Amino acid sequence: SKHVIAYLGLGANLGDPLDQLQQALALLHHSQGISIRQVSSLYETSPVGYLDQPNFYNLVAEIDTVLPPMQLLNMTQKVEQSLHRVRKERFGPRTMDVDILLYGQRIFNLPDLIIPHPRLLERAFALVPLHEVAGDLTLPTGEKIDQAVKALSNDQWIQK
Ligand SMILES: Nc1nc2nc(S)n(CCO)c2c(=O)[nH]1
Repeated sequence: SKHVIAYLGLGANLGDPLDQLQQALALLHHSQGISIRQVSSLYETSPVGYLDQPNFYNLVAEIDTVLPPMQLLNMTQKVEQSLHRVRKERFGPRTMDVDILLYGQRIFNLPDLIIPHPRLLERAFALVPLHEVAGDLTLPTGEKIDQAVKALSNDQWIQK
Protein backbone atom coordinates (compact mmCIF):
# COMPACT_ATOMS: atom_id res chain seq x y z
CA SER A 1 0.00 0.00 0.00
CA LYS A 2 0.89 3.66 -0.27
CA HIS A 3 4.04 4.85 1.52
CA VAL A 4 3.79 8.29 3.13
CA ILE A 5 6.61 10.38 4.62
CA ALA A 6 5.44 11.78 7.95
CA TYR A 7 7.16 13.89 10.61
CA LEU A 8 6.72 13.25 14.34
CA GLY A 9 7.63 15.75 17.05
CA LEU A 10 8.77 14.10 20.27
CA GLY A 11 9.17 15.86 23.59
CA ALA A 12 9.74 14.93 27.23
CA ASN A 13 10.47 16.83 30.44
CA LEU A 14 9.75 14.42 33.26
CA GLY A 15 11.68 11.42 34.61
CA ASP A 16 14.72 10.66 32.44
CA PRO A 17 13.81 12.51 29.20
CA LEU A 18 16.79 11.33 27.16
CA ASP A 19 16.19 7.69 28.03
CA GLN A 20 12.44 8.07 27.40
CA LEU A 21 13.05 9.65 23.98
CA GLN A 22 15.39 6.80 23.07
CA GLN A 23 12.78 4.24 24.17
CA ALA A 24 10.04 6.04 22.22
CA LEU A 25 12.15 6.00 19.02
CA ALA A 26 12.84 2.27 19.47
CA LEU A 27 9.13 1.54 20.00
CA LEU A 28 8.21 3.53 16.90
CA HIS A 29 10.88 1.89 14.76
CA HIS A 30 9.70 -1.57 15.78
CA SER A 31 6.05 -0.73 15.16
CA GLN A 32 4.30 -2.45 12.29
CA GLY A 33 4.00 -0.11 9.30
CA ILE A 34 6.50 2.50 10.52
CA SER A 35 10.18 2.88 9.70
CA ILE A 36 12.31 5.76 10.92
CA ARG A 37 14.37 7.36 8.13
CA GLN A 38 15.95 10.29 9.91
CA VAL A 39 16.15 11.73 13.41
CA SER A 40 17.07 15.36 14.17
CA SER A 41 19.58 16.42 16.79
CA LEU A 42 18.33 16.52 20.37
CA TYR A 43 17.35 20.00 21.57
CA GLU A 44 16.94 21.24 25.15
CA THR A 45 14.14 23.79 25.05
CA SER A 46 12.46 26.12 27.52
CA PRO A 47 8.81 25.20 28.14
CA VAL A 48 6.18 26.90 26.01
CA GLY A 49 2.63 27.24 27.27
CA TYR A 50 3.04 26.48 30.95
CA LEU A 51 6.31 27.97 32.15
CA ASP A 52 6.58 26.56 35.67
CA GLN A 53 7.98 23.17 34.68
CA PRO A 54 11.35 21.62 33.76
CA ASN A 55 13.01 22.25 30.38
CA PHE A 56 11.94 19.90 27.60
CA TYR A 57 14.07 17.75 25.34
CA ASN A 58 12.74 17.74 21.79
CA LEU A 59 13.52 16.07 18.51
CA VAL A 60 11.77 15.36 15.19
CA ALA A 61 11.72 11.97 13.46
CA GLU A 62 11.09 11.54 9.75
CA ILE A 63 9.22 8.28 9.20
CA ASP A 64 8.07 6.26 6.21
CA THR A 65 4.68 4.80 7.05
CA VAL A 66 1.96 2.75 5.35
CA LEU A 67 -0.45 3.41 8.23
CA PRO A 68 -3.48 5.60 7.57
CA PRO A 69 -3.46 8.75 9.75
CA MET A 70 -5.83 7.52 12.48
CA GLN A 71 -3.80 4.32 12.87
CA LEU A 72 -0.60 6.36 13.05
CA LEU A 73 -2.27 8.46 15.77
CA ASN A 74 -3.14 5.26 17.66
CA MET A 75 0.49 4.15 17.46
CA THR A 76 1.79 7.48 18.77
CA GLN A 77 -0.71 7.35 21.66
CA LYS A 78 0.37 3.78 22.47
CA VAL A 79 3.99 4.94 22.60
CA GLU A 80 3.04 7.78 24.98
CA GLN A 81 1.14 5.32 27.18
CA SER A 82 3.98 2.81 27.29
CA LEU A 83 6.22 5.65 28.46
CA HIS A 84 3.75 6.09 31.36
CA ARG A 85 2.31 9.31 29.99
CA VAL A 86 -0.02 10.54 32.74
CA ARG A 87 -2.37 13.11 31.17
CA LYS A 88 -2.81 15.73 33.86
CA GLU A 89 -2.69 19.45 32.92
CA ARG A 90 -3.06 19.91 29.19
CA PHE A 91 0.15 21.90 28.93
CA GLY A 92 1.82 20.43 31.98
CA PRO A 93 4.97 18.32 32.29
CA ARG A 94 4.97 14.86 30.69
CA THR A 95 7.15 11.82 30.34
CA MET A 96 6.49 11.66 26.57
CA ASP A 97 4.68 13.63 23.92
CA VAL A 98 4.49 12.40 20.33
CA ASP A 99 2.85 14.87 17.95
CA ILE A 100 2.14 14.18 14.27
CA LEU A 101 3.49 17.37 12.67
CA LEU A 102 3.06 16.43 8.99
CA TYR A 103 1.62 13.48 7.05
CA GLY A 104 2.83 13.75 3.46
CA GLN A 105 1.17 16.73 1.81
CA ARG A 106 -2.17 15.91 3.45
CA ILE A 107 -4.37 18.28 5.47
CA PHE A 108 -6.71 16.94 8.20
CA ASN A 109 -9.08 18.88 10.42
CA LEU A 110 -10.71 16.11 12.47
CA PRO A 111 -11.83 16.39 16.12
CA ASP A 112 -8.73 14.56 17.39
CA LEU A 113 -6.38 14.95 14.42
CA ILE A 114 -5.32 18.28 12.98
CA ILE A 115 -2.44 18.08 10.45
CA PRO A 116 -0.27 20.12 9.87
CA HIS A 117 0.02 20.47 13.67
CA PRO A 118 -1.84 23.72 14.48
CA ARG A 119 0.98 25.35 16.45
CA LEU A 120 3.86 24.06 14.30
CA LEU A 121 4.84 27.40 12.77
CA GLU A 122 5.11 29.29 16.07
CA ARG A 123 6.93 26.57 18.04
CA ALA A 124 10.73 26.69 17.66
CA PHE A 125 10.95 23.40 19.57
CA ALA A 126 9.19 21.70 16.65
CA LEU A 127 10.14 23.93 13.70
CA VAL A 128 13.91 24.02 14.28
CA PRO A 129 14.36 20.21 14.44
CA LEU A 130 11.87 19.82 11.56
CA HIS A 131 13.95 22.27 9.51
CA GLU A 132 17.04 20.18 10.28
CA VAL A 133 15.53 17.03 8.72
CA ALA A 134 13.23 18.62 6.10
CA GLY A 135 14.48 22.17 5.50
CA ASP A 136 13.40 22.52 1.89
CA LEU A 137 9.84 21.28 2.48
CA THR A 138 6.78 23.34 1.61
CA LEU A 139 3.78 22.66 3.88
CA PRO A 140 0.50 21.59 2.26
CA THR A 141 -0.82 24.91 3.59
CA GLY A 142 1.77 26.75 1.46
CA GLU A 143 4.39 27.91 3.99
CA LYS A 144 8.05 27.14 3.33
CA ILE A 145 9.80 25.68 6.38
CA ASP A 146 13.09 27.51 5.79
CA GLN A 147 11.26 30.85 5.65
CA ALA A 148 9.14 30.00 8.70
CA VAL A 149 12.22 29.12 10.76
CA LYS A 150 13.83 32.45 9.83
CA ALA A 151 10.66 34.25 10.91
CA LEU A 152 10.85 32.85 14.45
CA SER A 153 11.50 35.64 16.95
CA ASN A 154 14.96 35.47 18.53
CA ASP A 155 13.69 34.69 22.02
CA GLN A 156 12.21 31.53 20.50
CA TRP A 157 15.67 30.32 19.47
CA ILE A 158 16.83 27.16 21.17
CA GLN A 159 20.20 25.56 21.80
CA LYS A 160 21.21 22.11 20.60
N1 LIG B 1 9.73 23.48 24.85
C1 LIG B 1 8.58 22.77 24.83
N2 LIG B 1 7.46 23.30 25.36
C2 LIG B 1 6.34 22.54 25.34
N3 LIG B 1 5.08 22.84 25.80
C3 LIG B 1 4.32 21.78 25.55
S1 LIG B 1 2.68 21.67 25.95
N4 LIG B 1 5.01 20.79 24.95
C4 LIG B 1 4.52 19.46 24.57
C5 LIG B 1 4.40 19.33 23.07
O1 LIG B 1 3.16 19.82 22.68
C6 LIG B 1 6.29 21.25 24.80
C7 LIG B 1 7.48 20.72 24.22
O2 LIG B 1 7.53 19.59 23.71
N5 LIG B 1 8.60 21.52 24.26
